[in-house]
Amino acid sequence: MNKHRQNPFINALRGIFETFRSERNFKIHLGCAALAIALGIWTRLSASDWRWIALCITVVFVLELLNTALEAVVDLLSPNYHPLAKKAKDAAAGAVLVGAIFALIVGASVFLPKLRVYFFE
Ligand SMILES: Nc1ncnc2c1ncn2[C@@H]1O[C@H](COP(=O)(O)OP(=O)(O)OP(=O)(O)O)[C@@H](O)[C@H]1O
Repeated sequence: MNKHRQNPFINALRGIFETFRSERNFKIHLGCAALAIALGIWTRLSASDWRWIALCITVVFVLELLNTALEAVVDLLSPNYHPLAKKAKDAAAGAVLVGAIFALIVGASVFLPKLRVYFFE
């Protein structure tokens, strides 16, 4: 296939779609993002809170895509067990976990006060 004829934008969209199709965690994170957006609309978030939620969603998706890319490269280069392959995959999974914890903390600090007012006051 002629590399120069490929549209980089289409390739990028294919990468996102393929990751969604093959990675269970990506689907879970997409579900969480949809829930956060629905909650944000329902609780009428301020513009500044929306920026925090958008940052969290973006960070988690970007890390998940990079993790998937790294996993594919490691599988290509090291189909058999290798301690360096383990180190690379574990570190990439750790990056996703750090991003997800960040998103959880920010999400809780944005939504919990609003939900408390709605349900208990
Ligand atoms: N080639 C390898 N050599 C050594 N350890 C590996 C190798 N491949 C995977 N592992 C270990 O198995 C774990 C799971 O790897 P796997 O490729 O199944 O990713 P995963 O957990 O399915 O990630 P995800 O759910 O994001 O797809 C890695 O974190 C790593 O500890």
